[in-house]
Amino acid sequence: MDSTDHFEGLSKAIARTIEEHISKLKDSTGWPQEFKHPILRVEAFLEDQGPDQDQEDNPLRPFQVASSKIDLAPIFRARRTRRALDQQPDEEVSSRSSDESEPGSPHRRGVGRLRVANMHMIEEDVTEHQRQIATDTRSFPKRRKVASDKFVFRPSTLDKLIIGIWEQLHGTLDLNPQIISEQYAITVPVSSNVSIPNDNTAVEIRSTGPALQNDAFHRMNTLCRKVTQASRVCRSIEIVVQAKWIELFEDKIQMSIATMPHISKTKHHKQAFVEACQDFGWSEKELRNKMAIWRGYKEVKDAAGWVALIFAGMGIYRFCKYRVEFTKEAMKRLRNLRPQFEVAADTLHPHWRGLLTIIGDSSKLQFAGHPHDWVVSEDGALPVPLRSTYLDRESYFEFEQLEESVIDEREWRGEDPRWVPQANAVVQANGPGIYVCAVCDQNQSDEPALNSCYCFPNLFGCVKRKPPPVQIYRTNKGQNNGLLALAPFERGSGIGEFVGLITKGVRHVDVMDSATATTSYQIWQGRQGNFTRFINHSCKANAQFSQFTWLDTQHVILVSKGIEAGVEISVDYGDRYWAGLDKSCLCGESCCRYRRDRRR
Ligand SMILES: C[S@@+](CC[C@H](N)C(=O)[O-])C[C@H]1O[C@@H](n2cnc3c(N)ncnc32)[C@H](O)[C@@H]1O
Repeated sequence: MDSTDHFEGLSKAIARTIEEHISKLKDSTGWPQEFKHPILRVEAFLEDQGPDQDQEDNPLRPFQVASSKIDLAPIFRARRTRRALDQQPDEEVSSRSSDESEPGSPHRRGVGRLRVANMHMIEEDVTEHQRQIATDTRSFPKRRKVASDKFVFRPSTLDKLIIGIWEQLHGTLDLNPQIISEQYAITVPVSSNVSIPNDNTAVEIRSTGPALQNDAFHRMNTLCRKVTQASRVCRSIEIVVQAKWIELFEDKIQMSIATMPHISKTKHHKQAFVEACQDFGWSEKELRNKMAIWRGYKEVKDAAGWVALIFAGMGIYRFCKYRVEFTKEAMKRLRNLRPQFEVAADTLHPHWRGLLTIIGDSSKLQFAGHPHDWVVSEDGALPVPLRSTYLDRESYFEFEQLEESVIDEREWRGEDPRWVPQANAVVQANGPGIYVCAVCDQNQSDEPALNSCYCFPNLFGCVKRKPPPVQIYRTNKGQNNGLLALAPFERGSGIGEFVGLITKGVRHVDVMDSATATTSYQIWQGRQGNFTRFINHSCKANAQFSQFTWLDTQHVILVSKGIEAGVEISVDYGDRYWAGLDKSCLCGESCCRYRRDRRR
């Protein structure tokens, strides 16, 4: 028999006593009012004080004997309503209450409730719930305004260059050489009679009526996007060719020295230089200035590869012009990043190597498949296939990369347990088919023009989702793989959705527990999912899993608490995950709560 069986019922007894006590409290105004759905988490541990009362290091590990959550939302709501009743005319309150009695109708912010406090406990058995990660019941981390007198971290030009490369790699830019040839057919007159290509053919539009003007605007957007893309592609080719030119210039001097060793190196250099000035039609000064920057491009290429030049954007010019950070350390950092850049480029921009054919390089991809099918290293080692990193513990390891969760039909039979219908009041006020965000009260729509909810704009409602700048990497703390933030994530921003198999009844393996007001379900990532599958636990986490409802469906999303570029993304799995688990936490934080050797 498990030792926790001795304490069976203790969770219930403790929670019931506290519940009774809270419901008798006359006033709850002292409680923090900002919580949207307050839950009181109650945990009890048995520990040995030892012979010495002041002894700091308790020799025995505290033993968890009870764990419960008490839902405070109903009592808070009832109190708020009672206060509102004292202040509002009767009809107003009763009209609001009509939809509130609907069982299971999700509560909405700012709508009073007349239901009598009906607190329910979510019971937990600490041994049965091992390895179950829960969403964070606290509200999302909010964006923070930085006070002007506070110290603000300013990235170095090298940091800016690297972040710029990661952002371009994870942006919508299509680095396909074909884009340039497509643009040669374009003619754009400046008058109101605009001739804009309609995909393959140029079509003339007279911008007279509003409908035509709208059409012209839309097509002008397309044209502008294509031309911007084409010019970005040209810019990348320009930098690559200039770096290659430096290479050939140096080779030419070496060859001249080899054939005419009696002439000094300076003379060989001068001869090649003057020859180049004639071919370019530039003065010596002009060429010298340009060469200084092109040399920088070549040095960046020698360290981080052509990929860095192609995806660097404008930041590289500044980096090479001022040269303040052309140090050994900087070049080592770039060298270590090269394989990571190449994995992202090959998997997200499979045409990029086509740009290298202009300098005679191969266009063959090195890393095929999904960006998260590869595990990278921070020390510059070659990336390895994801599967290979699990074979020593699981010879049949398979992982299918998913964009969206899939429902386990055997468990849910065509239903989606994440369904959260709109409250009757919302349907009555707006009509059916209108979705209102429970956090910001704004309309939600997958159609950007109709959407006004900007809670997580990079995940829901705005433009197409971009791949988040993250990679699976080999950790050096013994947790196998982890998730690396390549670019910074602002506090409060959504990094991605926790995607996997929507199921139930999974036990004793890592699984996400989640629930709507009426249904509990699990998201299991054992065989399929996305990058959130690789997030490790930290006792000082820089992200959290939160629930968010989009268009009547609950989603679990990973929200940043403020993450810098180049650090591991972590969440706090919570006490339920670790309770009774025969595992020690390897997060390495000084505040670590689950390191076993420290507790013994
Ligand atoms: C969701 S996975 C995270 C990715 C995992 N590291 C991997 O390589 O697949 C959770 C597993 O990672 C390991 N893990 C995560 N955080 C840990 C920590 N702080 N200490 C020890 N192991 C951890 C545990 O083995 C846990 O079962």
